[in-house]
Amino acid sequence: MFSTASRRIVSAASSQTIQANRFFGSTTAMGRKVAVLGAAGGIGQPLSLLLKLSPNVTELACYDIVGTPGVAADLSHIPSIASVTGNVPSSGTWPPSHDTGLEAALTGADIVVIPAGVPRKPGMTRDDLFNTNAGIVKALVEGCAKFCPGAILAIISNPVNSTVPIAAEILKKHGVYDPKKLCGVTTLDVIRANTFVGASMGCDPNEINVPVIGGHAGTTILPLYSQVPGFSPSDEELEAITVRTQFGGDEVVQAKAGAGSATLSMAYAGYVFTDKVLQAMNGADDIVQCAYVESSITDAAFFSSPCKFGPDGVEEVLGYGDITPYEQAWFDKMMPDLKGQIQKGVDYANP
Ligand SMILES: NC(=O)c1ccc[n+]([C@@H]2O[C@H](COP(=O)([O-])OP(=O)(O)OC[C@H]3O[C@@H](n4cnc5c(N)ncnc54)[C@H](O)[C@@H]3O)[C@@H](O)[C@H]2O)c1
Ligand SMILES: O=C(O)C[C@H](O)C(=O)O
Repeated sequence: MFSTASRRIVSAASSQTIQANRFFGSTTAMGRKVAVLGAAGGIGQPLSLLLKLSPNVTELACYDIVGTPGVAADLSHIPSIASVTGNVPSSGTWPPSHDTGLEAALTGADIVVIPAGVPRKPGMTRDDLFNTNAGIVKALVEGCAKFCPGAILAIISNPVNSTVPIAAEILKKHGVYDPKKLCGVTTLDVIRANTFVGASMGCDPNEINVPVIGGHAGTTILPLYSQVPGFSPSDEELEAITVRTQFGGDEVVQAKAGAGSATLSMAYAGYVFTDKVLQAMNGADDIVQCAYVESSITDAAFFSSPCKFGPDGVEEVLGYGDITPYEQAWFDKMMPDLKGQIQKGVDYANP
């Protein structure tokens, strides 16, 4: 009796898992652990849901200062191959270098995705989050340096232009910095750009891939619409779609009217980014996506551009090709701001 019932449950679960896999892609799972830090938050919960459904994740560790036991219990009832754990700081441990909850979440992780931190309210810039989020990212990356020094880190916490340089400096201090394994997630800018072009051209946005270069804040976001085959906007339309891409985050912040910033689209973007990194780790040799990484293709130390991913993370930082005089004007405007925001992160980590 018992074994028959078990078999029925397993078989029902398998068929639902296969359906989920059809929807989300079909790379074979190879024993990959992903940790989400900030997993009980607005981004963290839907991101954890999507990662739970990924056929490329076999272990999902949800860590937050509150709430993750509930998030993990809830996710654990979804029939997919990933096991789930909910982790909170062990009592009285802050900063987290002695946090056994963080240690459990991070030990053995292949990828750590970090959406921990406060979001914007209307009227704020991402840089206004610096004072709170810099400390959160610093402490969590110290935990990564100690508990999973070989993992790929995907930083979502804003201001990304500064939090990624902070993370690099912290990893350097611990002697474990590998530029191939540290990325700021700018995928939301790419999916916004693809969505806006798809709507303008009347085609499937999933067929579009707009390179978005620079950073992730206002005018440091530079979508290269000239590189989209068949897209020929008027000057007015180009200006409108460029500015809308740069300030897409503000559009959501204003619509949420004090209740935070983009969470659902960011969760999707974070899932797309992470799953592509996993596919490359598992041997896919055609994974190219934009990421904000240490870079020598401009005179900014960190820059988002198309990157080729491989088994160890960023295999090659690719160039961004020819840009038009219109795009060059935005580029020239962006660089002083981007470099200043990078330096702010470096200075924070080296007081
Ligand atoms: N890179 C991007 O494109 C992008 C897009 C959207 C939002 N963001 C940023 O992501 C961050 C999170 O946004 P949100 O809407 O999910 O916020 P949120 O407030 O809903 O969730 C943040 C979570 O982080 C947790 N947290 C705080 N300190 C922590 C710590 N030390 N360790 C672990 N967890 C901790 C909180 O408990 C909370 O659950 C913000 O900084 C936001 O600006 C970035
Ligand atoms: O706008 C924000 O503050 C959140 C995020 O960076 C976004 O682009 O939506």
